[in-house]
Amino acid sequence: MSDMRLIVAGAGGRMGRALTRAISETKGVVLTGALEAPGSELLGQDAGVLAGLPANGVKLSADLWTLSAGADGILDFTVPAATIANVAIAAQRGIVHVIGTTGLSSSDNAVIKSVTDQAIVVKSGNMSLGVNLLAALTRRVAQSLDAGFDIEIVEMHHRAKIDAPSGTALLLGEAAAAGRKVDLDDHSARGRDGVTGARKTGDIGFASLRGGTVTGDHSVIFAGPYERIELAHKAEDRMIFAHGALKAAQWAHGKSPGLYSMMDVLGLAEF
Ligand SMILES: NC(=O)C1=CN([C@@H]2O[C@H](COP(=O)(O)OP(=O)(O)OC[C@H]3O[C@@H](n4cnc5c(N)ncnc54)[C@H](OP(=O)(O)O)[C@@H]3O)[C@@H](O)[C@H]2O)C=CC1
Ligand SMILES: O=C(O)C1=N[C@H](C(=O)O)C[C@H](O)C1
Repeated sequence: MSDMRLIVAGAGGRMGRALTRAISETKGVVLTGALEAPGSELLGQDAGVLAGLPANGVKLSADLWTLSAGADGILDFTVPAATIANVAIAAQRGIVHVIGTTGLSSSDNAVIKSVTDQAIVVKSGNMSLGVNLLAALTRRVAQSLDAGFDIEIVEMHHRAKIDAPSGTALLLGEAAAAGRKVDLDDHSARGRDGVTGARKTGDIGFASLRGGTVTGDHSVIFAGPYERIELAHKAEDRMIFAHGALKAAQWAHGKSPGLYSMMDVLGLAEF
């Protein structure tokens, strides 16, 4: 079978460069396009060189329609507005769209859902094996404990991250809510400040820390009377997300249109 032809969106970004490196070291995939923002000073530069590799001849472009003509998939770790624009093109082309972008609003998520009758989308706030296993464990623990155990999700990321809570924190919150059979939107406590009043029983709390170069730390704390259970994951290198995204693209290649998650890719949906 021929190699899966992939476009990296946000090729000049932190994840974009990691994805270019991951593609170069993975069998069965090849980089055929590199997308950057219109007006970016990186347009025209070589994606390999930007990723710290030898030149690979793939120049950064802002024209996804042209790039996608000969592609099988797009790996998209950009910003919500770009991802929403890319969704329409990927759907029209019928190519796999792996979405790692976080900070998507509920209306962004509705747009993504609306194209999945013709698009093959794998979307997750975190593409690593470890975090998806953590999510499965969180769901199981939340199912076993009653609301006498307060659930708090704490995350820390590098100083350049622009959204909070992280996509991973929200994914873990969804897992905890699923374990408790409640809707996260009705039970989340975000951004406490000032005289907040006592904690509401059943809330799932979120706290975000930013600083330095932290790749991504997440903890789920189950705080009960006189005891606490803590589940945690610490990402040490962005390559775990990049390799996860490639696994997702290869898994989705040839699948029916639909909206899939990393739990589907990793076989953890029924864990
Ligand atoms: N799901 C997961 O496993 C992971 C998700 N992420 C998420 O991925 C996203 C990117 O993270 P990161 O790489 O650190 O961020 P960066 O800011 O380093 O990279 C984003 C890149 O996207 C580019 N971009 C902006 N607009 C467009 C556009 N219209 N078309 C193409 N490219 C565009 C930016 O260009 P410019 O700088 O010129 O604006 C930038 O190069 C974030 O939402 C982050 O939370 C990150 C790691 C793992
Ligand atoms: O912006 C990042 O860096 C990361 N973003 C994702 C998130 O929002 O959870 C995944 C990872 O934690 C790194």
